[in-house]
Amino acid sequence: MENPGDTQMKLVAGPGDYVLEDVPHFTDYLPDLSSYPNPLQDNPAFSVVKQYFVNADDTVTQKIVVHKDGPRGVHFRRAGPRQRVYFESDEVHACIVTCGGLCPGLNTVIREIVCGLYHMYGVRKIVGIDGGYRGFYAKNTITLTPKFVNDIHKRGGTILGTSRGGHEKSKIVDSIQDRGINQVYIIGGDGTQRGASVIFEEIRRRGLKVAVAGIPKTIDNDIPVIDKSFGFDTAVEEAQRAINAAHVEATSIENGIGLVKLMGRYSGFIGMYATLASPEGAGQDLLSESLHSMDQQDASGNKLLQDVGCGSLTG
Ligand SMILES: Nc1ncnc2c1ncn2[C@@H]1O[C@H](COP(=O)(O)OP(=O)(O)OP(=O)(O)O)[C@@H](O)[C@H]1O
Ligand SMILES: O=P(O)(O)OC[C@H]1O[C@](O)(CO)[C@@H](O)[C@@H]1O
Repeated sequence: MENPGDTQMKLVAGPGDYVLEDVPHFTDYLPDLSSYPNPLQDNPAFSVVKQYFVNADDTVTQKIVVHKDGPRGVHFRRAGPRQRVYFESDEVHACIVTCGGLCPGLNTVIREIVCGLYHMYGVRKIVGIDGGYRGFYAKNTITLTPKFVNDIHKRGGTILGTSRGGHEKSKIVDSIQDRGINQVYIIGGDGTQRGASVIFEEIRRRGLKVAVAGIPKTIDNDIPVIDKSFGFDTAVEEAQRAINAAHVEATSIENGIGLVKLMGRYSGFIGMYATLASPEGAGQDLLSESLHSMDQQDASGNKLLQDVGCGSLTG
């Protein structure tokens, strides 16, 4: 993923050159907002676990290794359930949207959001946005319940549909406002998260109590700080099947060469991991990525790259 941040970064400095790259909070622009005890407190499955809630001041360090005399460096806000929340369960009207390219696991993420909101937080009003950002203003919503999402993790793709382009800030926020939506879960890559930032800025400008949560999606595993992005393992597994098949073909004829084209756009993790993990081991090479642009863009403004990109050569 490239840098998703188009909004101004919220930096908080602390002693020892500690820097917190914070996320915006409701209370930045709605200072008098009421808070409520987290409903998980009354749920026997969670309330018995000591220290279940994340301390509001907990942060996660960007670099694990620091020198004892060096600066403490950049930190990020730690995710997780807080002791107090800013919505009452029956007040929540949540929506989920998926944008950009496909990635294994999208339906699992949708299912977990729906079931988590419903069973853990007692939320009853959850809708899906049909077909990416343009679905906010061009399509009807899809009602989401635990029953509806029960088996979706066994299917590929995204049950909500996805698209590139179509990000029209005012129309999207008008739709959020008109439908009375107050929690927006946005699943997508770097472009999607840039779009989420723009939506949040408009929500803040209008002074709305609407939470925007960005859930990073990249099959390419190109997010720093986290170990692995969802869908990456599946992509590597599937890539090995193609490599193995190409290997059989290539070794069956004289001077045979198998060429496997893998995903990755600007990063070669899938190609590298699939090549390293393939059982036949020796005899494989990674071809360098072809970054020559064809001077054309897709609907989201991404440069179209030449067709043959990062690959694994087997034979
Ligand atoms: N700078 C931006 N401002 C507003 N919206 C954007 C911006 N960049 C991209 N978007 C919107 O985000 C959505 C997804 O973008 P894009 O097609 O680039 O996929 P992505 O999220 O980067 O995922 P992938 O990594 O699969 O390409 C599109 O609807 C696009 O219009
Ligand atoms: O939809 P397109 O243009 O084929 O884009 C596919 C590219 O998007 C990604 O899915 C995400 O960056 C890459 O892995 C892949 O190479």
